[in-house]
Amino acid sequence: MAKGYFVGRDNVTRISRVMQSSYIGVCSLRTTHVLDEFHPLCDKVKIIITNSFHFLLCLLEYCNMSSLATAEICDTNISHLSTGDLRILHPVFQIYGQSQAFSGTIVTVKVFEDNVLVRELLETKGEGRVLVVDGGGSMRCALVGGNLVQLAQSMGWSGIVVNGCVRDVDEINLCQVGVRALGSHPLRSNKKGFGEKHVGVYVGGSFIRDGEWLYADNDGVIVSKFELSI
Ligand SMILES: O=C([O-])CC(=O)C(=O)O
Ligand SMILES: [Mg+2]
Repeated sequence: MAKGYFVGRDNVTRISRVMQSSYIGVCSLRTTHVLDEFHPLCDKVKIIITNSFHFLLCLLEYCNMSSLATAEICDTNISHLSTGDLRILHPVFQIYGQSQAFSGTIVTVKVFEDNVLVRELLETKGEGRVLVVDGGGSMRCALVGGNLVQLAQSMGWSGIVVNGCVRDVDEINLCQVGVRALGSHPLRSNKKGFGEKHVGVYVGGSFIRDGEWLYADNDGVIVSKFELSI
């Protein structure tokens, strides 16, 4: 699915960004006048017209995106990047799963070649949160597979970021959960239950705390000390 981009009633300036990409534009009825500007792009940009009351619903339903684009977050939060309140993870992650853009409060788990604690956390209600699994960057087995991602989906997790590998990639890619991992590996992990939940982890070159916020899309992954608003 193409990456979505919202053009709201007060966001006409964002049209230029839409024109430079293959994003989907979502217009509220109050912005139908901007359709003229979209017209030459119609084969490239899908336009969904809705009233302003329902635009957010349509945004999520049709565009399958988080409410904030990571590029936009960076452009508008330079000062927070310099203080470290906002951190951009190194671009080391592969993208899996249907949900190409996702965000949520972070739950952390630190393991090494053992995914018992990962399952334990995914068995709890996700409530739109994102599980960050620090697997120490191991390239020797998979910490998450199709069953665990299906579990995450049914429990309401919005995403899983793995500093390590996944497997059952074809199954994961059918799930409506955003998944990021260093790569894929066919071997399953140990099942001894070693590791720590809710501890600070070092993933993608950044220190990440349980309870911080994560925003991911096709451009990258950002962690914020605070929830970012539209
Ligand atoms: O069982 C595992 O260790 C990982 C896996 O394959 C799955 O979640 O489907
Ligand atoms: Mg499996």
